[in-house]
Amino acid sequence: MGSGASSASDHGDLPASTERMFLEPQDMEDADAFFRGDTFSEDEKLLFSRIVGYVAKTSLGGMEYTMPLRCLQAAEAEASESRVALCLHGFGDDRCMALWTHFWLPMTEKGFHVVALDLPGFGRASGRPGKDWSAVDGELLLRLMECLRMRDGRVSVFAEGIGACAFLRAYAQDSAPFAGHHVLLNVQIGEVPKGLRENLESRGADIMLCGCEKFYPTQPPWMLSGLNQLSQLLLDPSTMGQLGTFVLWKVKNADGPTPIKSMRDGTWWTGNLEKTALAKAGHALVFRASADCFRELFDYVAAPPRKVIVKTALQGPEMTSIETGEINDTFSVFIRIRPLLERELKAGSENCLAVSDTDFPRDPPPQRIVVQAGDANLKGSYVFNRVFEQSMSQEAVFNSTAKPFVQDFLAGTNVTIFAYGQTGTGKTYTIFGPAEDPGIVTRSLSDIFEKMPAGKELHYEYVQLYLDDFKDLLADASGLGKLVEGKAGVELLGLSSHKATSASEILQAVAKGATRRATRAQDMNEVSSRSHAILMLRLKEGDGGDVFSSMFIVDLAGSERVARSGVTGDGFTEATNVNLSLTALGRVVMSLIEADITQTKAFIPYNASPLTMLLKAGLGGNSKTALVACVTQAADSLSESVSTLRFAMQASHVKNKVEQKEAQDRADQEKTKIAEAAHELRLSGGKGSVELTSGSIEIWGTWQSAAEETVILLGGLGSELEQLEGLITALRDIGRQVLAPKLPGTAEKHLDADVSILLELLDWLGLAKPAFYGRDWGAVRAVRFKMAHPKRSGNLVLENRLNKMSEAQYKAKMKKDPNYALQEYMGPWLWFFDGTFPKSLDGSGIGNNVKGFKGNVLFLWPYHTKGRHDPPKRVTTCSKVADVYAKAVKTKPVDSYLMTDADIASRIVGFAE
Ligand SMILES: Nc1ncnc2c1ncn2[C@@H]1O[C@H](COP(=O)(O)OP(=O)(O)OP(=O)(O)O)[C@@H](O)[C@H]1O
Repeated sequence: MGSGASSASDHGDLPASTERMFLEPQDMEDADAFFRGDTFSEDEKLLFSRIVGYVAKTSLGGMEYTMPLRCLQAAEAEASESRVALCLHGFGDDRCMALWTHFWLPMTEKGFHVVALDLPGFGRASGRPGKDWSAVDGELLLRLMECLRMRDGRVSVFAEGIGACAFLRAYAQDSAPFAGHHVLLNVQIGEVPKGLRENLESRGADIMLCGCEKFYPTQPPWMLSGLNQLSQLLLDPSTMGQLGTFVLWKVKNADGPTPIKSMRDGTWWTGNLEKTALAKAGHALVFRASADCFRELFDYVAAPPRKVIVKTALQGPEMTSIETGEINDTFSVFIRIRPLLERELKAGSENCLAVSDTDFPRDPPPQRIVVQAGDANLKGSYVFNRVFEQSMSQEAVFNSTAKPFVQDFLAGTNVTIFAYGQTGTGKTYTIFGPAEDPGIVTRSLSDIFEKMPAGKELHYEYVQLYLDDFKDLLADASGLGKLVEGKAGVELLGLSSHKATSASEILQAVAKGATRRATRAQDMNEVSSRSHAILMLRLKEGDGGDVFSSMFIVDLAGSERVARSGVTGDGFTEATNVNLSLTALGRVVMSLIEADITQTKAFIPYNASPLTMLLKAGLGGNSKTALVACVTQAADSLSESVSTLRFAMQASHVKNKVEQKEAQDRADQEKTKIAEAAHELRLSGGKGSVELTSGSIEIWGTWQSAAEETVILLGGLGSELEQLEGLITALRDIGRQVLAPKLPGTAEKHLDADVSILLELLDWLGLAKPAFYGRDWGAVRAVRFKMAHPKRSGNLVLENRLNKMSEAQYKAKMKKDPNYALQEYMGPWLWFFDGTFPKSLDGSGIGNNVKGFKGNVLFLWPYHTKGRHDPPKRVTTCSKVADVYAKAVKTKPVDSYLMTDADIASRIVGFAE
């Protein structure tokens, strides 16, 4: 805390004054008092010695406001210039700006300036809470940011309670100063401010909404209603997961068992009352977070903003893929309209969906569904493979959707069929149906048993996903292990698998299993499935041999508007959870579309939810997929029906990569042959060596077996493995097997020898096709290897690390060598141009070295000018040079200037998928 006053002039260019707000330096508290209770580590105390204090003054609406402010310059000031962590607290005079103090150290380590503001009404700025500040708090925040010159998308917010409301109100007014990701905790808002959604959409921003288990039940109804509004806005499945996510955790030492299993546990993040002089009352609520929590929050906040794909983030494509003229045989989308129920007829619901055939030259022709609504926002028309009107029978639905898939399944192709839609729209009816008029499952099973080829067996598994927990619906025991990717697609360890001799045997088991499924009566459906249910059929070679193909039939839980369906308590948690998993589904769909539109290998967030992990093959993977989206004709459900139609429209653009059985078998055989020749690698403390014919190779990393997905890291010519240590650790931390060999080459002429050694190393290890990361000259090695042995190299991540530097480092380089500026960006990358500098920056003149290069490349390049980070989208010499080099390997560059090793590790993993 330092001794005595700090003045604005001590503090470089941070504080400033404007006409609307003035900053005055403030005497800081006495250090001993601040550390009373000794809850801070030595590192934190050292950091706090750099705190400077101000009082921000302004007048608004005839009132004078005086707000204490604390600022902390980031430890690595040069890296921090573009980012600010703005900490805001909730109300109560025992909870002022001390709240986030334990976050300040990791914030500065991540390169953020920390600014903590004591807004009026919350803590000691006002003395007492109670007054309604909602008319001014947003404006006060905006004035502060203007005063601190935070006007260009730099500010990430960490806010609690009413502080979060101030942020939401400020953001709804003017989102320009704010960055793309924000963390809000236990928001206490009565009404979601107008403009919030539009601003989030147009800026491609999102919010991580956090809450602790016991917070919600204790809030007054008006606040719960505001919170519902907010969570629905952020988690509305029709927004395809683009606006936010929700994290709930269990309060530590809470009494009694909790019905909620899906949450992070109580040590993930805690809030304790601690003594500190920063609070008026001498004690304050202070947050502490586990290492996992810190990592999760900072990975999220520090990630680049989401790309706004087309027009606005949420719109994505505005037509289904069929309407754009594409034939997408790997992902078919069907709509089923359910007849009006008695409840709806009584309520006088009208028919508002009209269906007609199109003249598209396909047999049967795709159909158009038209939404007839008074509200212009809901009006629209969409073309899908088929639209089943309410009069269509179960048989007709089966014949168009699942029947062709049964053929594919029996011929060795993986297939996925899933029903999606608002709660009560007929998903369970479509998938299972009543005994007297059965649905897709019964009809598929009859077909399968009728046509099953000789020598094959059918095995089945039935699993429920409820609140992120899997449950075996065919066994009493619980405790299922993690999801793994086997030959047959995704498998769940510990799940009971049963050999079937007849369709009726499976149906009986499934009926029994259905009684174990989590359901709840609510206003929209008397027996609502609150869980996702997945029936997995596996066709195997005789006598329990290998899996030939898999068929997943999925009855998703319904999305719901909590306010409408009238759920509270656990029901609210369930609904939030269901919506969260469906938004994760949407996010995967949008990422797949983005990757397709931009022709890049974008990170696909499959691991955001167990649901998307389980359905990975069906969404962009090795499976043919049919989505049956269920809607109702009822006018009072129109906005939900439109959400479902829009989801279906987006999903129609997903392209799966269905592998032909023979090709897949050949690849598997090849892989097995390589694996059989493997040696055992022993690493001690993450280090070891391998004896190859060419000599001994030093190797660092982690190793379990050749069956694990592996990333090979390649450093530069003669560089030491220490330089890759950060990335090795970051990859290890996210559970990826990683190996960094020290190749002996010290000059370009050794390139081919290094490539041969690498191939021998992969053979020795039994690695068939690992992913590669190459840094600087290591990138050249990776490209050369990929060109020489395309079948032995997975995707490539190439990074220019050599030119990543701060302003100070740049100046130092220039001082040492005044010609440095001219040599920038040359180095190893010139190899792409056969060693000469590119003659122009239009991408022509690519050399023989990379001619004919094929493969997926993620190209990381630090965008800066003289060590200062370039603003996004600005065209600079740096960005032009990056474009040229990236073009040589047929991709577009990605700005890596602000990326940490953890960021790069998660990019590598996403890209390796
Ligand atoms: N095509 C249909 N014909 C006749 N009745 C139907 C049809 N589709 C659904 N229903 C009836 O509508 C009600 C709701 O259907 P269902 O339980 O299948 O909805 P759901 O989408 O699975 O709901 P949830 O997501 O809440 O589980 C049930 O009473 C069901 O019998």
